[in-house]
Amino acid sequence: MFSLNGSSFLNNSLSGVSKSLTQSTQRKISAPSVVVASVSSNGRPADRNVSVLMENTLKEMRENAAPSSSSSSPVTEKESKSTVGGGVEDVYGEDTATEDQYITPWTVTVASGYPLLRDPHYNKGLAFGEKERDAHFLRGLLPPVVVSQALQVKKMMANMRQYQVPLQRYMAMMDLQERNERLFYKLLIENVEELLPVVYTPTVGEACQKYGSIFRQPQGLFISLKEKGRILEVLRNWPEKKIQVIVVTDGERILGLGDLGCQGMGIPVGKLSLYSALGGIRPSACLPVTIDVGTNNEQLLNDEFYIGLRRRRATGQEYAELLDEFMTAVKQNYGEKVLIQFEDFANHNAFDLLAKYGTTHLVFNDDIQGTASVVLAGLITALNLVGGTLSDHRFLFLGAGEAGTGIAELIALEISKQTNIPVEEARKKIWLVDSKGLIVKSRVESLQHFKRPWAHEHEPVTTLLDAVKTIKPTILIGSSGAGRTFTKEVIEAMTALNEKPVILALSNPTSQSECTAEEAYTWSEGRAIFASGSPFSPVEYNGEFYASGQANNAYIFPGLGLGLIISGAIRVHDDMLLAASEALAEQVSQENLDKGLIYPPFSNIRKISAQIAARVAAKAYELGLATRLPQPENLVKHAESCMYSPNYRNYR
Ligand SMILES: O=C([O-])CC(=O)C(=O)O
Ligand SMILES: [Mg+2]
Repeated sequence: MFSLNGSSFLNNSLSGVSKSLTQSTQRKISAPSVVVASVSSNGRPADRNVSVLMENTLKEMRENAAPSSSSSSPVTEKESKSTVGGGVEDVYGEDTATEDQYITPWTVTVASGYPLLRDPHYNKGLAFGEKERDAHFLRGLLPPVVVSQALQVKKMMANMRQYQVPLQRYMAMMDLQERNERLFYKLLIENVEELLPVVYTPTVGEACQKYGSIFRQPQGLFISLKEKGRILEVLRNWPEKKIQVIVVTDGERILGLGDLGCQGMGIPVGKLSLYSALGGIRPSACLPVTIDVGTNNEQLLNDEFYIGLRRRRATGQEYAELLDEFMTAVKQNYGEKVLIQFEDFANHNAFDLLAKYGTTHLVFNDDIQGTASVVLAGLITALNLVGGTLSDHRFLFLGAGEAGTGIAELIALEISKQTNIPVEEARKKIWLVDSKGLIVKSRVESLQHFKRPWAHEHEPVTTLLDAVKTIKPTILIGSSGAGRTFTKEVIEAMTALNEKPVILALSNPTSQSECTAEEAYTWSEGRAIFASGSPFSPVEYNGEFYASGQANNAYIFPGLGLGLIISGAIRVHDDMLLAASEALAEQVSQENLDKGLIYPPFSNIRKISAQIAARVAAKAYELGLATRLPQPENLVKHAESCMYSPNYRNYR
């Protein structure tokens, strides 16, 4: 809650207000704060506007108390509006205003009492202690019992498990986040394996598809073409000023679900809650952004509940100008060191945006680079099970978009480093199949630029199955966004070629996974080393249980972000992604490997994130890209000490 402790501004300009407040509430108020609801949705007004708005507010109070017929009318439609104001003893003048008059939606409150229960940053619900209830005017607003945060977690988890429908669980989690932020993060951190599929893939995919219907509160900034020329102003409307991480999408390629327009907002919101829960970035330092340039999704354009611009997507200059204004405004408002994560942009923009802003801003693309880093980590680990070095293997991808080419490039980079061969040579061990078949030299003219490095000499091959048979890969990676494309024949062919075929079905959510865990284990007769982007439960095959890992960038971006922030990095470098991969791979224990797992369990993720952060930060210092000097001696300890804790604080 915005608080102006003992300020003379408050005493001077608000004496009238506090007097009426004191009269109306019949209690002593020690530290009132002012909230002008038109400035802030959560009660934290932007300082710059407070005095102006308060002046206007006080003026309106006076005017509204004696409505004047001469005030100009905002009503233009021919609607029957009452011109009679209501409200007996309407101290604040909100009801005596007629429907024809403008008013500022304002409230006057104290930094305690009822509004405290309504402020998600500070609310503790039944966990407010006896002294706090006295000191903060909470008596009577809560039932007598005082409970611990642990008991609240237990109760919320029990409630959560009652819901059978995943989307209900998602909505219950969002409600909690809007009601009691610390409890939300406590729940998520302590039950990460159970709740990740709720706030993240796969459920977040369905939430985005239905976002128009379930939208309740803004959880991030919507920047549409309507805001062109005013993006800096829009950024300043966000209540938090010290932003460290922005996740931004334009909604064109949400997971493997395609164009969901403005409703893609669920993705930045979900990613940033993972930044806090998994990577320990303060929630108030995180800003989800959705850029709305329209949608080409006909179903959404015809959906009466759609929340975005009802127009087809802007492209070319119109698109580039809006993005450029956004990127410039972000740097201007938050400085050089704010991290911007591009998320779920379509291929045709993703690569260009990364190339354009990679040299001027602290940016990375999660789908290209985050996914690459997590997959490389899984492959480094898988070598313990299948033998050989990276360069001994042959890689085949289904899908040659952001994830496919991003992973391929990072593998090539690592092979090149390990073997001292040029990266161009290393690329030859890697083959990609797109919707038109194997990417080969003869297709080079018609290929998008990001696919060209992968066009090797070969006869044309049109199907994945034929590609498997001719390329004879040891590792098969699905990054196509197209579900059930690793057919029985494909997996059987991989199994015929390899003692232990490595099969990664990366596409999200579960409906778009190239195959299920059950299919992978059954069709490979239990021999596959399998991981997937969205989680699968353990599978029983021939009386044995097979647990699979989750090859999802959620292992990487929270730790990567933390490492960039604690070092004050100003650019993201590929070597940081390699460092993150190595750090993650090192966290896989022999016990995990014995179970066929190529990723560590998510239950240890905060420790893992600290390791990744330390390695990334060390790389930033080594490359001269860090600005927080001197370099801390023990970076792991330092990373851990910087992490947000969701435990309640005591209020004086
Ligand atoms: O969000 C996820 O689960 C992973 C990801 O970036 C994507 O699929 O686009
Ligand atoms: Mg993504």
